Amino acid sequence: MTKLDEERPASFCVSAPGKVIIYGEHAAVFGKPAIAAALSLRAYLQVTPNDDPNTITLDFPDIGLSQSWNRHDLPWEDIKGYIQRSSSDLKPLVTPELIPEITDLLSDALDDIDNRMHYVLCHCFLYLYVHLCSHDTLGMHFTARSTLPIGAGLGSSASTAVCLAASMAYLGGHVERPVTGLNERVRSPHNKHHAIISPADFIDEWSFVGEKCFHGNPSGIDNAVATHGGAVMFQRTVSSINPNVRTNMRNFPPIKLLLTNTKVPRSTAELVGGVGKMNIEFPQVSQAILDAIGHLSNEAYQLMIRPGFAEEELLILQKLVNINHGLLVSMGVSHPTLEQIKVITDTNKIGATKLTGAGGGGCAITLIGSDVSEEKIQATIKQFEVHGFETFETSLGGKGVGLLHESDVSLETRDRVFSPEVFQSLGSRKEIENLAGVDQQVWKFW
Ligand SMILES: Nc1ncnc2c1ncn2[C@@H]1O[C@H](COP(=O)(O)OP(=O)(O)OP(=O)(O)O)[C@@H](O)[C@H]1O
Ligand SMILES: C[C@@](O)(CCO)CC(=O)[O-]
Ligand SMILES: [Mg+2]
Repeated sequence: MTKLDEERPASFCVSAPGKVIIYGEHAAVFGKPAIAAALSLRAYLQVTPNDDPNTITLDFPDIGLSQSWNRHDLPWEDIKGYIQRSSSDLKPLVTPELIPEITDLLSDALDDIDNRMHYVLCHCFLYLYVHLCSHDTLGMHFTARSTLPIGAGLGSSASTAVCLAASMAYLGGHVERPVTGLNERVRSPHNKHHAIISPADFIDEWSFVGEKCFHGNPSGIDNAVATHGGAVMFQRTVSSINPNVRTNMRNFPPIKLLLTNTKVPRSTAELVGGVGKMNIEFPQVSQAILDAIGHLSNEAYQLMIRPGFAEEELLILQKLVNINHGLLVSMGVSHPTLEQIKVITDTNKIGATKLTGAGGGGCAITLIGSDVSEEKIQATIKQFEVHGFETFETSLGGKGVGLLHESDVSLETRDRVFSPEVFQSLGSRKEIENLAGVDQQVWKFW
């Protein structure tokens, strides 16, 4: 082995799922409970060494972004004084708000970016990079692909933030490689009373910082699901002292969901901002709506965990879906196309529909009735297609953040799996899943 080979950092890929919020979006931002589950649609981030170890390269073809920096041009010295570190292990500490001085110091590196979406992504990348990596981290090539629709309510920002946080936490030496395979149970469950944070919680915390870069005031539910996977009842703690409450729902009931994308673009930041304004304009009205959503999430949770979940529970869950959508409409976050989906599913009597995620366009979910025939569902999907809507087939409750290390991939396929060019050129969702997934069994999960 030559000296160069020894110094060459290993290639790896990280991946995190999107999510579907079943009850409680928007109210989650104000500390009300919400229920969400991980999707099988995921974001993938390939990280490979650059030929020039001084260059950090980003390729995010889904949004048409190619960007690079010389690592020595980042303002490491000036930023150093603003980064807070744990006194015990010197790991960087998340702060309740983004540090404006750091954002300001990064502005030179972002100067030549005039596309808003590119700017937000690059700011998020650099903000995490200067905290989690260092001046000595060799320049890597970060290439991202997602099988999720972007900006459609399925948590594309959070799964991207989790991939960024996980890759940098690993590069920066803050977390070890995961060891748990796809079908294995976590070997050493983290002791909650132990002072040291688990790798998954470390990634969760830093991806929350990434979500803040994307949309200012996130609740943390999207990145929590993208990190930990499965299905959760989540409640943000509005005081900064207590941690958020995240209750895993291991026996998530076998509900059948139709996920339909209106393809109307919208921004979570703007929609969350709109609800914030309503809260200031009509505080009592707004509080009553948010409380009502919190109550219905609690009711739904009790039904979902009831042993012997059956028809009776499903019918109540459908009623709660309808109430939840009505309350979201009253908060001004629906869209005529989401109402069209609702009219079609109601007319065809296939189930109860609500918007999911931030709304304003994006996706709706339909909780399908147990007696609805497959023909009826297919006829409804055809009707959606006439309106230009797209329906996704996906399963709920998948794995959270995972890592595929080059040493886990056979030598014959390694060059292909870890080639940025090949990764960027992949066409279909299946191609992305198969190449990045290789054999799914090879991935390890934190
Ligand atoms: N594959 C990707 N490549 C680059 N940027 C991405 C990717 N996926 C998401 N993003 C970033 O996330 C932003 C969309 O986030 P936004 O929060 O508005 O929608 P969402 O996360 O898809 O929906 P919701 O927040 O309602 O679940 C994009 O504008 C982009 O900045
Ligand atoms: C609208 C919102 O509640 C969900 C977005 O997926 C925002 C958040 O909780 O961060
Ligand atoms: Mg988002």
